Amino acid sequence: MSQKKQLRLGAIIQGASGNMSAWRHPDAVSDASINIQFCQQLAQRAEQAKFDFLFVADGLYITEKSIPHFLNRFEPITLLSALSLVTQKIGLVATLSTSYSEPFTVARQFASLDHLSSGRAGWNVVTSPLEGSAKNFSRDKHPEHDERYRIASEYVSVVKGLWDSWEEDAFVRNKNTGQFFAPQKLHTLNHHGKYFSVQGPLNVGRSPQGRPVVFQAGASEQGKAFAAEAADAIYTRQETPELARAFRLDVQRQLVENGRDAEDIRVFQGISVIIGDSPADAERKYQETAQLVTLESALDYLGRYFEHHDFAQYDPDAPFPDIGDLGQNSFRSTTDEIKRNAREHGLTLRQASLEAATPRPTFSGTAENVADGLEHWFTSGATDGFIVRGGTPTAFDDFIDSVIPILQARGLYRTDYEGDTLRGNLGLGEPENQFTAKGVHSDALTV
Ligand SMILES: Cc1cc2nc3c(=O)[nH]c(=O)nc-3n(C[C@H](O)[C@H](O)[C@H](O)COP(=O)(O)O)c2cc1C
Repeated sequence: MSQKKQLRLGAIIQGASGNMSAWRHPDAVSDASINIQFCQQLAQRAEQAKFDFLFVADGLYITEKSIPHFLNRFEPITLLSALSLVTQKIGLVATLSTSYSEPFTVARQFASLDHLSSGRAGWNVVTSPLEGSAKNFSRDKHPEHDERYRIASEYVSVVKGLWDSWEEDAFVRNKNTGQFFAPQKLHTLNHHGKYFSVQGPLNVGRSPQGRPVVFQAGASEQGKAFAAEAADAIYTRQETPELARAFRLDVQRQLVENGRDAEDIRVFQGISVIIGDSPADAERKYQETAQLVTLESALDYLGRYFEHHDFAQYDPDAPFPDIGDLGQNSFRSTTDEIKRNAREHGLTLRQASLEAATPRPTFSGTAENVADGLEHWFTSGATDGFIVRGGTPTAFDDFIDSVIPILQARGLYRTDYEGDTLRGNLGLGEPENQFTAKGVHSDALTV
């Protein structure tokens, strides 16, 4: 009997979970974003529940108005390196920006994480939306939105080239002959492009997955095109299953245009969940967490998407203000959506800011209701899986305890890991080394 196609799950590690003020909730661990015991417990619970991966988002610029979680948090690779030692099977996906880093360092970091974790590393490639990031990296100017994607495209191809520096069995370490590596299995990239010049080779051997899994987060047309060219997985957010399905089909179409297979990519919808004994109980939990957010903090939250624009200067009960193109060079897909939603629904600034800062969970109600929703999105082809965030500080635990068993009983979710690597569990093939694929052999490094 053939097995039913199964959905895949990632777990976000993001502070106390819930909204920006959820750290104030009586059940919240208020220092969760810098508390390694908290992160370890979450990671181990997610692994017991057979999640495909942990996912850590990131940002490179804060002001005193940034949300509390952003003010004091672990750097993703450092956190996941620590968690690699207290978990065995779950994937470890770290966000790292191509606008403010160097390909050689990043190739090294992810190859190292892949070795440390025996093949569980993933890189969520982002281009950094916030203009202020430039000020933290000795730059005069934040690269413009479309250019950031051009940089990202060259950047990721360089990283992949570096990951192919050594063939899998290059290090022979023969004590008798004194031969440490096989010279014909070493490949030097010699990249000279528009944005980067990188000679290589990388000083880390081929990692267990061949190449760590490349995720992409960014939903604009440029973001999608970049994903179709370079990514193994996408982290995105769409409002409805219809929009999500159209998004996924569009990405798959572009994959095929690029000579890839439509099945070469996994699309994940970022969702939040709240589970109650009844829909009314779930609503009560939502309200309890939502009322922790003040109008002032909601306006700051909204402002961050629009280059830290000061929304407190407007009448909160007037219609959402006309702010022109603000946001186009930062979180473009998100700011377009906020503006469209405010316009179409005639929202006041107060309504728009609270809606952004206290978003209703994508799925809420009883565990059965939530499982039904996930099943509908999955079986209608809207998504390959979900990256789950608790809509309250305890909602992630509720999800594991009550929703996962339903999905398993319906045959929609695994009861054990199929493979040992993140690629294996996501059903992604192991990439061929580009040098061996081309039959290229280079000389040994002499220094
Ligand atoms: C679902 C989603 C998650 C994102 N996560 C991050 C993140 O963790 N860190 C970051 O710097 N940017 C993040 N971004 C921003 C993008 O990488 C990108 O810089 C910005 O959104 C502009 O790209 P877009 O217009 O293609 O969405 C995210 C974007 C989306 C849509």
